[in-house]
Amino acid sequence: GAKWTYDGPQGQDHWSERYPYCGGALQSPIDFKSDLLRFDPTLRPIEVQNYNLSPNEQLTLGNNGHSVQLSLSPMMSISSLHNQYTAAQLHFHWGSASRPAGSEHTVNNKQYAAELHVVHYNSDKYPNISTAVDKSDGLAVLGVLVEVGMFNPAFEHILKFINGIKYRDQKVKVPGFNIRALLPTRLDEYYRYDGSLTTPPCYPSVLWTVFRNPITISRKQFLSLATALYSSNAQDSAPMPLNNNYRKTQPVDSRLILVSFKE
Ligand SMILES: NS(=O)(=O)c1c(F)c(F)c(S(=O)(=O)CCO)c(N[C@H]2CCCc3ccccc32)c1F
Ligand SMILES: [Zn+2]
Repeated sequence: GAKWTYDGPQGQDHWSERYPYCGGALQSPIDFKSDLLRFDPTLRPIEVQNYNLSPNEQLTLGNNGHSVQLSLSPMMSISSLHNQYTAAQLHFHWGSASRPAGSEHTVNNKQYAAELHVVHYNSDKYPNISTAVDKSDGLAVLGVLVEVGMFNPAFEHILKFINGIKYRDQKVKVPGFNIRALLPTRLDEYYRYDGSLTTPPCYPSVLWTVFRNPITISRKQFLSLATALYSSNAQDSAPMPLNNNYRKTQPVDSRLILVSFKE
């Protein structure tokens, strides 16, 4: 991947020097501040298709130096939006062992331990994610807030392989599992707004849906995620831990933040 980081000389305060959109409008993530929310009765429950992958399906789990990412089956999609959005990959953002606060979106400035993003592209209009990634109607990302609490069995389908991708550009094949189990129970309660990729090149191309209800993972599971990975590659003499890989919240400006739920 490119040479940007979350901190330091190539950190997020410098992204716009090399990636102009990062300093532009419609940036993500944002804070969901109560008095900016507007209930929209037309927001329908999110419906996903084919998220229950067979264990015979092989997925690629990788460390791309910025996150842990899992490739997804092109059979997976969101069917409840105006266009069909086909799944491409999922990845996480998290804090660190000493500070379990690494979500990108925040709720009244409360930052959760981590955040899961399931990235989809508009397959009605574009042949693949590379052509969709810089189009205003190109992407739809499902965001799930993650807090430390009960053990999460679904999360183990990823965590149990994490020591195979400790270093940048390492990849392993993992069996498919029910990706729906990584989402909260209720897909009818969510925040909705127009935003961007939260990493360079920060294209303003994302229809964001962030579910109201967090999922939980245990403290042990969180520590495993927060301490297992490095953003440097295996042969680097100075290993760089991969953590705090979240972008700070961005100005909402005149954007509407819609919610599918009351109170
Ligand atoms: N938070 S976020 O905005 O959802 C988000 C990330 F934070 C994130 F790290 C990634 S990345 O892992 O690809 C590393 C940097 O692009 C992505 N990739 C997306 C958009 C870029 C092109 C592409 C191509 C194939 C599959 C996924 C993607 C990303 F969308
Ligand atoms: Zn993300």
